[in-house]
Amino acid sequence: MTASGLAIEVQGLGVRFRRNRRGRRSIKDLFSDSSRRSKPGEFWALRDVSFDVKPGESIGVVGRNGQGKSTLLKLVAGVLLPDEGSVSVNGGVAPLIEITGGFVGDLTVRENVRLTSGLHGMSKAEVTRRFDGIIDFAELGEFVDTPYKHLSNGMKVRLAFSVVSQLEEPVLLVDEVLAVGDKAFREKCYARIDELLADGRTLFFVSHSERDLRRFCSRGLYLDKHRLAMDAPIGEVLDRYNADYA
Ligand SMILES: Nc1ncnc2c1ncn2[C@@H]1O[C@H](COP(=O)(O)OP(=O)(O)OP(=O)(O)O)[C@@H](O)[C@H]1O
Repeated sequence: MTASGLAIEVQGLGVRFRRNRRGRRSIKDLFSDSSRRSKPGEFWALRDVSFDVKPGESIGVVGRNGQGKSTLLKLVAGVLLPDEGSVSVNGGVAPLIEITGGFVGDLTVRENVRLTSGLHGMSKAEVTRRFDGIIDFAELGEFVDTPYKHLSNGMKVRLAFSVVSQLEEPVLLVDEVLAVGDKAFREKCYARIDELLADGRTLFFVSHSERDLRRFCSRGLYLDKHRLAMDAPIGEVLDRYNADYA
C-alpha cells in the first residue's frame, strides 16, 4: 500500500523519444546539464502528466493516434522508465500488452503459459492449478503443444487475455489488442473484465471504441498534444474529444 492508500499516483510524468535512429546522444551530451531540455531529434511523447487513481476505479484513456496512450500504460506497467516525474503503483499490475509481447515464438502454448504466468508472479503450484482454466478460457485445448508462432493473431490475443485475467494483481491494464479477438471471444473477455471490476480491481483501459469506454469506465483521461488535456467523468471526456476531433 502506498502511504496515501491510492492505487496509482502519477506526478509530473514525462517521457521523450528520439524521432529517428541517427539522433544518437554524443559524449558531450552526457556531460551537459540539459536534462529538462529536449535535444535535436527528440520529442516529448508525454509531459506534465499528473493524476491519482483510487483502488477499484476504472479509467479509460482517450486520444488520437500517437498521443501517448500506450506509453502511459507502459509507464504504469513499469516496463518503461520516465525521464521526468514519477509513477507509483500500489501492488502489481497485470498488463495485457506486455504479456502478448512476452510470449516466445518457438515455445509451445503450454510452455508459454508456464513462462509468462511465472514471470508475473504465479507460483509453480498455482500455474498448475490454473493451467486448464487458462487453456479452456482461451479455447486452445487442441493447441497446447503447438508452437506459439503457429497460432493465428486472434488466438495469440486469446491466450494473452486468458493468462492476464488469471493474475491476481490489483491493477489490470487492457489495451486495443483485445479488438483483434472475434466478437464472441471479445464478449467473453468483457464479461471477465466485469467480474474483475466487481472484485474491486483497478482497470486502465485504452480504446478507440466509445461504446467500450462507456461500458467499462467511469472516469476518462484525455491525452492530447502529449499532455493530459482532461481528467473527468468518461461521458464528459468523450464529449470533449468528439467536439475536438469530430
Ligand atoms: N520506443 C519508442 N521510440 C521512439 N518513439 C516512440 C516509441 N514508443 C512510442 N513512440 C512515439 O511516441 C508517441 C506516442 O506513442 P503511443 O504508442 O504512446 O501513442 P498512442 O496514443 O498509444 O497511439 P495509438 O492510438 O496509435 O495506439 C508516438 O509519436 C510514437 O511514435
